[in-house]
Amino acid sequence: MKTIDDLNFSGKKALVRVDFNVPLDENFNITDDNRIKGAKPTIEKIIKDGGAVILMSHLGRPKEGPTDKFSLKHIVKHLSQELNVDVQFADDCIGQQAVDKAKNLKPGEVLLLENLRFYKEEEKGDDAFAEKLAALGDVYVNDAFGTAHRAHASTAVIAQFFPNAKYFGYLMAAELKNAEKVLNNPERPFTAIMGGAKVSDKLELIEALLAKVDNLIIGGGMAYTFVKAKGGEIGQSLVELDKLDLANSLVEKAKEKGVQLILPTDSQIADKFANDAEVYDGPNNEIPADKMGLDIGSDSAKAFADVIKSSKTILWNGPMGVFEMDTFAKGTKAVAEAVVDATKNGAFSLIGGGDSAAAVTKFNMTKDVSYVSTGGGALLEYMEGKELPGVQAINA
Ligand SMILES: Nc1ncnc2c1ncn2[C@@H]1O[C@H](COP(=O)(O)OP(=O)(O)O)[C@@H](O)[C@H]1O
Ligand SMILES: O=C(OP(=O)(O)O)[C@H](O)COP(=O)(O)O
Repeated sequence: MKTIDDLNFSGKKALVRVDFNVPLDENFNITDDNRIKGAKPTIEKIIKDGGAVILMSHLGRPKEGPTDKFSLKHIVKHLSQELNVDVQFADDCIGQQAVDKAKNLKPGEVLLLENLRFYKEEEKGDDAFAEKLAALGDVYVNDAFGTAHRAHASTAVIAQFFPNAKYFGYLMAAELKNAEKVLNNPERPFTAIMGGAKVSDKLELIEALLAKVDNLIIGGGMAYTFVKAKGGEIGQSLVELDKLDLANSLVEKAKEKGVQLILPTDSQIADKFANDAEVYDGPNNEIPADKMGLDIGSDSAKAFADVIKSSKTILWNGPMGVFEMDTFAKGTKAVAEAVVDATKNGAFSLIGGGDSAAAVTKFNMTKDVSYVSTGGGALLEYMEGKELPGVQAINA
């Protein structure tokens, strides 16, 4: 594995793809900076060697070009404090300003480029766009594990412009090492816990996971597609209506493979998507048409915790509810506590995903689990046994 340890960056301008897709609150404060802290050792090594750093990242999923809400300018102050460097900012990731700022960058300085996804070319993996980014630096470093499952311009396509100057950052290396512990010969029982809101992305990954795990727990926004597929009434809960057949077939496949697929039986049912909603604990297949499930209920939390506590390997991605609001954080907290208990009893616990990591941070449990990954979808895709595009591009 070619890591940044293989190069002295003295006099170099390193173009570093990081995943600074961090959760922001309504005032644009970073609510969890795990991904920034994760990239810090790589940035510091380049600076220490006498190199300059050009950071590029996406933030969220902007659909309509430049949008203030998705601007990376919101993280400049926090990043500067974390790195103890006055981070410069280019308000367009390509174009003359970015070119000039990159050109004038001196050793020890750090430049952050505006959100890559303000250009649709990023997600399309456009060659010409990747080439423009590539022109800004003379070494390419990929430290964006959280986005390594995307074959985008900045994560994969760009590497071709650095045939002899492309490296993994330290975070990427650490992430792959920990993921391998779970992928290769996990101690059993092996339990995967899935939740969150990226339902369609993650449903597609379940089939591959069924080949690896003994138990698969599904909670959070993911669960309602399964409940609806079985004919349950889910009201206004999150659902992917075009994935109902897939959900049913996954239930069947789990049976065939002897995997215990555990779905929540109850939910915290709310009359609105707000912390001050009126809430009750009720069956999640009888959610009134004007209400929604925003957390797992107490029976489900207990059932999930029992399975988790008897596991020896745990892979968790996706919160059990809208944990950002205290009213809907109980299920995620109960699962986190069970993971901590299992870890104390010798289990290896790997927790992944921007929001899952944020949840564990919120509950102050980061030190009580084996490893908190900065990747969610990336980690799950890695578990399929495939080489991730971001990894493949460096290894090629
Ligand atoms: N029942 C639910 N309804 C709506 N959103 C939910 C529900 N449960 C969890 N979520 C949301 O899912 C988001 C995290 O989803 P996701 O991005 O898939 O996880 P991760 O970032 O850990 O990979 C959180 O912001 C949380 O509020
Ligand atoms: O937050 C991310 O992934 P995650 O929600 O799976 O942790 C990454 O930044 C990737 O973002 P994307 O799923 O919009 O490509």
